[in-house]
Amino acid sequence: MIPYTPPKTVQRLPVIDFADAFSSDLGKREAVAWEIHKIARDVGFFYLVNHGVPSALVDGQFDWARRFFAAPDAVKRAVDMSLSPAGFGYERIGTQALDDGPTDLKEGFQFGTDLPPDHPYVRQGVLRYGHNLWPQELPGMRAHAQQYHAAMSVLSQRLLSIIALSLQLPEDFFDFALGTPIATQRMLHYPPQPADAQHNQIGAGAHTDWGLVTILAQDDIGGLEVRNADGEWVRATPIHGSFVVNIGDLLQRWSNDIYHSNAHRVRNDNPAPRYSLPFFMDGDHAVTVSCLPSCCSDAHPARYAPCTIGDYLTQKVQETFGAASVLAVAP
Ligand SMILES: O=C(O)CCC(=O)C(=O)O
Ligand SMILES: [Fe+2]
Repeated sequence: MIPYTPPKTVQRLPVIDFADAFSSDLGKREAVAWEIHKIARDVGFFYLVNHGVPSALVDGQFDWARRFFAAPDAVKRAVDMSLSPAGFGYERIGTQALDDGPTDLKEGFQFGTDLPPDHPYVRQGVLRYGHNLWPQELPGMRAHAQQYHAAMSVLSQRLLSIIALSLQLPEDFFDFALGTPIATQRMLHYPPQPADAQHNQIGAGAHTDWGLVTILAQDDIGGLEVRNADGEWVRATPIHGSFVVNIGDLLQRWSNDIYHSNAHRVRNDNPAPRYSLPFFMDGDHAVTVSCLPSCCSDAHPARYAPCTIGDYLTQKVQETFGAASVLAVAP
C-alpha cells in the first residue's frame, strides 16, 4: 500500500507544449486549454514550447538588448522615458521599485504599438498610448523590435483564445479587449547582484504582473523566481527556446480569483549580466473587467467591483514608480 500524502504544488514550473493550440481540431485545442486551466489555478506560471516564434527572431532581439544597454550613456539618455508622454523609452537603473522597498537593480527599454498623434487615445492623452522613441545611433533596432512586438502580439492573442476556452468561454471572447491594446515589450538588463546592495535590494523586487498575460524570453543566466501556491519560491531555470508565460492581475480579477497572478522576483547571482524580454498584454484601457459568467455563482459571488483596464494599470503605475509614475508603463 502506498500511504496517502496530499498533493504538493509544483516545485518546478510545468511545461506546456503549444503545438496543438494551432490545430484545426477543437478537441486538441481544448486539451491544451485544460492543461493551462490546471496550471492557472495553481502556480499561474509555465514554460511554453512549440510556440511558433522563430528562435532567430528571439535571438535577434536579445542581440539588440545587449547592443542598446552597451551603448554610451548619451545614446540611452537621448531616449529617456521622461521624454515620452506615453512612457516609452529608456528607464535608468533605480527608477522602479516593484516591491515596496529599495529600487530595482535593473535598467530597461520599453516600446509598444506606435500610434499617430491624431489617434483618439493619443489626442485624449490616455496614459501609455503614443509613439515610440528609438535611438538614432542604432539603425535597425526599430525594424527588428517592431517585428518582435508583432510576433508577441499574435502569440498573446492565441494564448488568450486558449485561455478563453479554458474558462469555458468562446475562443474569441477576449478579442473585444484587444481592440487597441496596451501591449508593452520591455528589454531588461540586470547587472550582477552587487556586494553593497541594500537589504532586500535585488534585480526586480517581488511583484505580480498587472495585465492579462506576460510572455517572457530569458537568457541562460537564470535568476527568475516564482512563488507557488504554497508560498514557496521556485526557480524558473531557463529552458532554451521556451517562453515563460504567466497570468496577470487583470485575468485573476476577471476570473474572480479562480486563476492566479502569482508573485515573482529576479536576483542575478551570476557574475555575468542577465538580459530578459518580457511582453505584457494588458488589453484596451477602455475595457471594463467584471466577473466572467463562468467564474461566479451564488456560492462564489464576485469579489471585485468592475473596473476599467486603464484605471487598474494607472493605480499600479503610481504605486511602483512614485514620482516618476506618469511616465511609466509596465509590468
Ligand atoms: O526579467 C525577468 O525575468 C522578469 C521581469 C518581470 O517580472 C517584470 O518585468 O515584470
Ligand atoms: Fe513581472
